[in-house]
This record gives sequence, C-alpha cells and structure tokens, in this order.
Amino acid sequence: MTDAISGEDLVVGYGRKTIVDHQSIHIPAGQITGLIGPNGSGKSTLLKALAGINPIDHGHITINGQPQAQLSAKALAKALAYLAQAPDVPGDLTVATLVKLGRYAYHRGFFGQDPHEKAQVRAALVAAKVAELANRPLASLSGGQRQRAFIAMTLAHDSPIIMLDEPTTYLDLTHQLDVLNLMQHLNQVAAKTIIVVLHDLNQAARYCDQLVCLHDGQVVATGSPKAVLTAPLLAKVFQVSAQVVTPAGCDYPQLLNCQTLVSA
Ligand SMILES: Nc1ncnc2c1ncn2[C@@H]1O[C@H](COP(=O)(O)OP(=O)(O)OP(=O)(O)O)[C@@H](O)[C@H]1O
Repeated sequence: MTDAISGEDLVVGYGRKTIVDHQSIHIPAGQITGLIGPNGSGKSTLLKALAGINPIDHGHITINGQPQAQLSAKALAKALAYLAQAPDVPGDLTVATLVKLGRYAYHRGFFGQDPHEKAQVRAALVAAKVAELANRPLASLSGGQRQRAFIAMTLAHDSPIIMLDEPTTYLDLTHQLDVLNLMQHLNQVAAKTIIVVLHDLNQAARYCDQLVCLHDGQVVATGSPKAVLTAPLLAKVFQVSAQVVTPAGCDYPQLLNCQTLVSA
C-alpha cells in the first residue's frame, strides 16, 4: 500500500525540549489512521510536524511521495487540511466567512477568484450540518456548533489528506458519531486519507483502519485496532486494565470493564 505521508527518523520538539525522538510513521493512502496515546504523549506535536506546522529538528517527511520541505505553502495547503485541537480565530467571524477561509489555497490572481468557492462552501456547510448557522458569528455558538463550523472549514479545503486533532472534543455523543460517520463517509466515498487523534479507544477501534500508539514521544505500536489494542498495551501505556472483546458481527475490538491501575 502506498503511503500518503511518511515520516522517517523524526525529531520534533519545542526549543531545546525534544518530544518526539527519532520516530518513524507511515500513513497509508486511502485509509483512516488513528493516533492514540495518553495526554502529553506527543500526538499533536507529531501531527503538526506531518502537517508542516511544527518544524522538525531531524528526519524526513514526504507527502504523496514528495519531500514536504520542497512543497510551497500553497501546494502543502492543497495536499492536506489540518484542523487544530483548539483553533484560535476572532469570535466576530461568521461561520460562512470561516468556511470560505478553507478555500484560500485555491484563490487565483490579484482578486483571488476561486471558481468553485460557492459550491464547495455550500457543500461543506451542509455536510458538517452548519448551513443554518452560516450567518452566525463564532462567538455566539456553543462549543459543539463551533467545532462543526471548523470541520466545515476543513471540508471546504477539499484536500486528499485530512488531519483532525481530537475533532470530537466538545461534542455530545450524537454529534461525535456524526463527525466520525462523516469522516468515514469522506474516506469511503471520496477516498480521503484521514489521520485523526482520538482519546476514545472504542471509537478509534471502530472507525480506524490503522492505529499508531504513542507513549512518551515514542511510537510503541502500529497496526490494525485488533493488533494494537491488547491488554498488555493498555496496561503499559494507559495504565488501564480492560477486557478486549470483539463483539458478534463486528470486525473491530471493544474495551469492556476498564479499570485504572494507578490509585488516585
Ligand atoms: N507549544 C509548546 N511549547 C512547549 N511544550 C509544548 C508545546 N506544546 C506541547 N508541548 C509539550 O509537548 C508534550 C507533548 O504534547 P502534545 O500536545 O503533543 O501531546 P498530546 O499527546 O497531543 O496530548 P493531549 O492528549 O493532552 O492533547 C507535552 O509535554 C506538552 O507539554
């Protein structure tokens, strides 16, 4: 299977503090890859490096076979859309304006025309179920509505690779499932490659083809949810004991009876 993204021997950190230390990661094209790991294990740091947001101190990243370092900002923006964990934008921006910003990589010429803008923005608003909020300023929305507006912006990008850092944060269960189903739909129908950071391991197992598990900045497991979510890994990395079962009719594992192994 070809890689949409590969990162070899990556070192990423902040100032003198190394977070990801000589690690490699491969993101297969056309699949959903889940990044899992405890708080502070380096998921966002690694994802931002793959997206070209965090500079790397060592190693090599390729996007669709091309060295990331050789891609212009516009070429990188056309190749991938990245949705941050807590995006920071002015609250007086309306949802429609935010979603239009997702099209900036396609603006051409002095006046920045984008012939597909109207249709793509409309489709993104509808897909993320925020069309009725189009004229509302972001500051007036609930956390979940805001999150869906940002997802619409990411969809308007219409890039072959989509990176989502904890896209279900702030969402109630229905809207979490909406986002995950939308992600799956984009993968299955539009062949998007998706990399998603998820904390809910049962959702990760259900929706992802591959999981990459980080622990203290190290990639400690890569493979199918069944291969990665084992009782020993859950104990070592998450300090949780759990039964790992494959429910009847499912081809993915689920965790039951989770108990923490560390006392409060
Ligand atoms: N801008 C920053 N400057 C300095 N250190 C940072 C910065 N961002 C993150 N870190 C540190 O890097 C480490 C990894 O953080 P990161 O956000 O990548 O982890 P994560 O696995 O995504 O965590 P979470 O699940 O809590 O979001 C943490 O120790 C964090 O404090």
